[in-house]
Amino acid sequence: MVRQDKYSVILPTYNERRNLPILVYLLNKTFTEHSIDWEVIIVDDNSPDGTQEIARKLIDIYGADHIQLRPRAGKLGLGTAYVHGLQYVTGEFVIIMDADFSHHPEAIPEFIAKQKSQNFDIVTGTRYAGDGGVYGWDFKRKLISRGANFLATVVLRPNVSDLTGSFRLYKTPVLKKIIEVTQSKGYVFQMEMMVRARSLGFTVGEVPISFVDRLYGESKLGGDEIVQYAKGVWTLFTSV
Ligand SMILES: Nc1nc2c(ncn2[C@@H]2O[C@H](COP(=O)(O)OP(=O)(O)O[C@H]3O[C@H](CO)[C@@H](O)[C@H](O)[C@@H]3O)[C@@H](O)[C@H]2O)c(=O)[nH]1
Repeated sequence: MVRQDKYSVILPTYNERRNLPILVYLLNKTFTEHSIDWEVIIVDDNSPDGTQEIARKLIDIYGADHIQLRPRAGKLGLGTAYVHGLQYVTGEFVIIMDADFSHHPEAIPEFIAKQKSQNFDIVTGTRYAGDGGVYGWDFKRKLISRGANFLATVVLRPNVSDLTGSFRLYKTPVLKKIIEVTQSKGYVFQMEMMVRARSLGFTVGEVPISFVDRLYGESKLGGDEIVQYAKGVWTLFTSV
């Protein structure tokens, strides 16, 4: 059953043993300070570093009404991790974010205030507008991100400034509708979601965010994801 005014955070994890406890601590702190009902749904893809063992300890600490562990058998990709997590959501709103501190919980109250200000269907974090920014990436990674956004912006003419970011808040039924028509499985998923949101007529607000590269662990972005992204832009261009 969906609980009004409750926020469900879906956290996809792959080898996030070191990041997860501090992140959940800060999520609890942020939500508690703002008297907001919350839960975290951890979708772990059988991480070899023992992320699930940590997740189970977090359930003991914060309680099963606040933390759910919804594992999968193997590394199946970022896009499908959100789809998997969504089926367990009990909140009126869903927040998706990285589990490596690229996205900081302290920005969440601003997402919530933005959503409430105009009853937006979606609020998306943007690194490429206002005082948003990226910190800690090398030149190559910055180029990939800028290039990916530029390509999709020119080809698909979206109504948001950061198509590939993944710090977002959705009304739960809105996310369910978008996911029904979204086909991508990897990182390209984020871009397709925004294009589908526009086609379905959903309203999107933006919040500038500082994206800070992870201190612990490694990015899972590989050459294959970049190829999939370019294919995804083309598929959307020819079909939407
Ligand atoms: N369950 C699961 N989680 C995954 C997988 N791949 C990555 N993750 C998790 O997804 C989050 C982001 O993964 P990273 O690999 O650290 O992402 P990144 O390279 O920093 O990319 C970020 O920036 C991109 C835009 O430039 C975003 O598109 C991407 O979503 C992410 O925010 C982390 O919590 C990571 O553990 C997977 O196959 N399965």
